[in-house]
Amino acid sequence: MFMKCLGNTSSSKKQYQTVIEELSHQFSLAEIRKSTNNFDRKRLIGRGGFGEVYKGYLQHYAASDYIVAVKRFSVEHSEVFKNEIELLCQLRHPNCVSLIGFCSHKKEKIVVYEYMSNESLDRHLQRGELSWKQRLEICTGAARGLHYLHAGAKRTIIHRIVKPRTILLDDNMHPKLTGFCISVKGSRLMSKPKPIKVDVVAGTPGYMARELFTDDAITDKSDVYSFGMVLLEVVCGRKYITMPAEREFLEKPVEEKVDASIKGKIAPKCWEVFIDITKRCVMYEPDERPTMGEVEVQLEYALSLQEQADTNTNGDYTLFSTTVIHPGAELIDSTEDSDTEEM
Ligand SMILES: Nc1ncnc2c1ncn2[C@@H]1O[C@H](COP(=O)(O)OP(=O)(O)OP(=O)(O)O)[C@@H](O)[C@H]1O
Repeated sequence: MFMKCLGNTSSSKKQYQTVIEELSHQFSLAEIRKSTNNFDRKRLIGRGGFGEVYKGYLQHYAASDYIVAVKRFSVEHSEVFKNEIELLCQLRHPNCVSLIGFCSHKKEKIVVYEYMSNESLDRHLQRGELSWKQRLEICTGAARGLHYLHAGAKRTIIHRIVKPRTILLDDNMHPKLTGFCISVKGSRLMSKPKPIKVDVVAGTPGYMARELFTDDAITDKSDVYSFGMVLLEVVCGRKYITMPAEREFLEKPVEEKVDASIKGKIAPKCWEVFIDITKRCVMYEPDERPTMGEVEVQLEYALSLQEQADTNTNGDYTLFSTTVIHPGAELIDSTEDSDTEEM
């Protein structure tokens, strides 16, 4: 479909080209080079599985420069480049990173996104610098973005690499989902999203639902599982399932594994709602997991309970240790043995 949009031989190709051009801007390589000072290493802000990301400065008519993120895909990943633009140019949501444009010049495949100045969620978790309320707000926003992908666009979109690293934070610490390179689009939206056939197992070990290793079709519920793993990481301040799995860690109640920097800050009523929805997200059976719509609502509710509790106390709370979340041994074994590509 994307190839059609870049081609210029038939009238239908020309028509599609117009649609894509209306939805996103095509930059010349010269413009991209200028914006990144010719891919200056000092402008490099990150490196992912598909290429390098640079900070770029673009001019907007007479106004001063504005900052963008410029992802330069490595040559072997031009297929995922097409996929990412095709999806992103049709998405509009405050919790999904915006596409500014793209550049396709011979072997150079480049995507230009809005710049997210506050890095990814995983970096903040590693530094233990987010309050509990900030963590809840970020999770609620990310849930909204994922709900939109599953049920708010014309077709269901399954993200496939939901993890703290693909949740970026803007100037105001508002979260936006990124990393749509291997996302898939399903049929037109129905009351229940239909499974989407995929050719390869893909994702990041530690966040992948067990059915991804056995089924050739995926559903929104595998993203829900990954989101549940994100919720656990947000509470514990570390990856919940590591490779190899630390069974001793998994067998301890979650309440005993709460990140030291937020210990005593979680109101019991908020926790009850939060941990209940988290447990349901990581259920073994996909059908038993909630939709992202439910997750969003429950996280909003948990946040309101936390705010109510904080107005009445000085914020020194105790949680009782009762919740053991130990995703099935089969799941851990299958992810340990798999040769899944890490994204
Ligand atoms: N829009 C953006 N604004 C600011 N920084 C960004 C943006 N997009 C990506 N980055 C930075 O570049 C890094 C690499 O991003 P990229 O999307 O290539 O891979 P990733 O999602 O981190 O990992 P992977 O591709 O392996 O799943 C990110 O971790 C982030 O620090």
